[in-house]
Amino acid sequence: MEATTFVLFGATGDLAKRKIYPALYNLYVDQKLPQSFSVIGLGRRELSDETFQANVEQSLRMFSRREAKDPVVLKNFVRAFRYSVLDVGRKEDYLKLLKLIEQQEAELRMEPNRLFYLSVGPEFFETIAANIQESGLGSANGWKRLVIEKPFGHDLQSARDLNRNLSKAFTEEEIFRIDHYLGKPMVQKLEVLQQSHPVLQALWGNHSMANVQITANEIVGVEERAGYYDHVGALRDMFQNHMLQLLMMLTIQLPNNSTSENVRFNKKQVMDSLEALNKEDVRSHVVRGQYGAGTIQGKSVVGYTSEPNIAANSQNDTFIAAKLQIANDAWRDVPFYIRTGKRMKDKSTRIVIEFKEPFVQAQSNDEDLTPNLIVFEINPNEGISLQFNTRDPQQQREFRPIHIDFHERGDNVPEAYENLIGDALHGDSTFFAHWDEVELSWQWVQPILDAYEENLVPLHRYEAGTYGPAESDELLAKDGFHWWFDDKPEQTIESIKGERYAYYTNR
Ligand SMILES: NC(=O)C1=CN([C@@H]2O[C@H](COP(=O)(O)OP(=O)(O)OC[C@H]3O[C@@H](n4cnc5c(N)ncnc54)[C@H](OP(=O)(O)O)[C@@H]3O)[C@@H](O)[C@H]2O)C=CC1
Ligand SMILES: O=C1O[C@H](COP(=O)(O)O)[C@@H](O)[C@H](O)[C@H]1O
Repeated sequence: MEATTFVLFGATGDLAKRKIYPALYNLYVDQKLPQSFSVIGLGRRELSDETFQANVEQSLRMFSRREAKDPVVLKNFVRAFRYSVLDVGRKEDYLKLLKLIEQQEAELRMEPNRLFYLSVGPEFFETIAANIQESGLGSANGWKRLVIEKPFGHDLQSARDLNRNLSKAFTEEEIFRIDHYLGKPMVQKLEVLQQSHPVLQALWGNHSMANVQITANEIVGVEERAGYYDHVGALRDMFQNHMLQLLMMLTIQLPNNSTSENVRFNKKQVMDSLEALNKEDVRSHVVRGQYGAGTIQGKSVVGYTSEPNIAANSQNDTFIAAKLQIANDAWRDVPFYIRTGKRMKDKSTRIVIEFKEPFVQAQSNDEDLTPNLIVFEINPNEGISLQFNTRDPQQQREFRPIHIDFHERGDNVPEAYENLIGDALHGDSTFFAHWDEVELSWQWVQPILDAYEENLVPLHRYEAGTYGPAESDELLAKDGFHWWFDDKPEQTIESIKGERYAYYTNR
């Protein structure tokens, strides 16, 4: 891998400590970092290199999935870390940074390849990009890349403005927009599975699927993020980015050995085919919710408007469920139900595909017959389960479900940030959010934002510790479906009556 200087804006922040340093450390231990690699951390706080290195070590002890105990390994790792004070608006700080980088590159005989990682608030993105450009930080003889955290805009117009301004300093190929759901191992497998698995290939699409359900339930509430979350809500925080990315990754149709370009092109096609909503249609396709007080896993929790720093009359959404349709040959007539919410009964991110009833089942008298399903478990556990009905060998006419589970052994799975940072270092943008799809996502979401703003969609209160408002169930019931694995929390795919086959892979 090419020599790289990793320039981290926001090096003293929460994301750096919890995700970025552990990811870099795990890549280092797995020998996936370039041979010549240096990190320059930036922030307003005055820190010596030694204190910065000690802070990095501390964050590894707290947050790395690998034990960070071996003092020799740790020392070798943090040796690559330097710190420089930089206030994003102070131009002289960028010149000082340029000097430090050039000095490091000369000392280590590194090519001037620079990756700028913006782990700072979105209000700084444009200023930093412009200052990188003006100071000459990005005009060396090597490559430059910009890794940018969410949120990418607040609505369609602000996203377009942000993109236009970033484009003055970086080309689209140089911009890596992080959506950490795209780094999750199971999400990355969706692409490969479709291309390489003949059974899945044969089943993929509207000829056999009855509906698709994409869920991201969270137990946590607003946490300490009131200032951010109360202006954003579930629609902007989760739906516009993570949930629509899951939809795209599931429904793209790729040629064998697809490239990053194929992925980008096909995701755009999916978004282009998504049936647009008018502001007036939103009410019949979208359920907006906000959590009230309740009990989760035996603990009482307060309602959203009683959370610290949330206004008592806040109308912010903490839950959304929506029905979407893709008007192309592969997916026409398959409803996609997507939901995400805070303070739900359990933490579960999963995709459930429910198949149409085959003829043989329609003839069966067994009322307990369960539909055939494929379940992609994304979080907290990862795995794929197939539930297929088969004849019971002892009771000739009866059907019963069998389950086939493929589970990854949990201890050695890379985290989303490891995958994504590794890809950015390689210059591979397959699992990043490209501008076309970001713009089309905002375009699709904009009528919902408008309808919320004009109060055209009721805000349903739901009790914390449930699966959201009853209206979310009605959204599916209207079409004759129900959310899988709700109501009967004990009814996971593992516990439904039937034989079960489990395969574990260590790939
Ligand atoms: N934390 C998380 O889990 C997630 C965060 N994100 C996104 O990542 C980004 C960073 O979040 P997070 O780490 O939580 O934020 P924090 O508030 O914890 O950290 C912000 C960082 O920005 C630096 N900073 C603030 N103002 C300036 C300034 N004027 N000049 C230079 N540096 C400045 C701070 O350093 P100092 O105070 O030393 O100046 C600090 O290092 C945000 O865009 C957030 O939305 C995205 C997903 C998850
Ligand atoms: O981006 C975000 O994601 C988290 C949920 O991520 P997960 O990996 O735990 O599913 C969410 O809590 C947060 O509000 C949002 O900003």
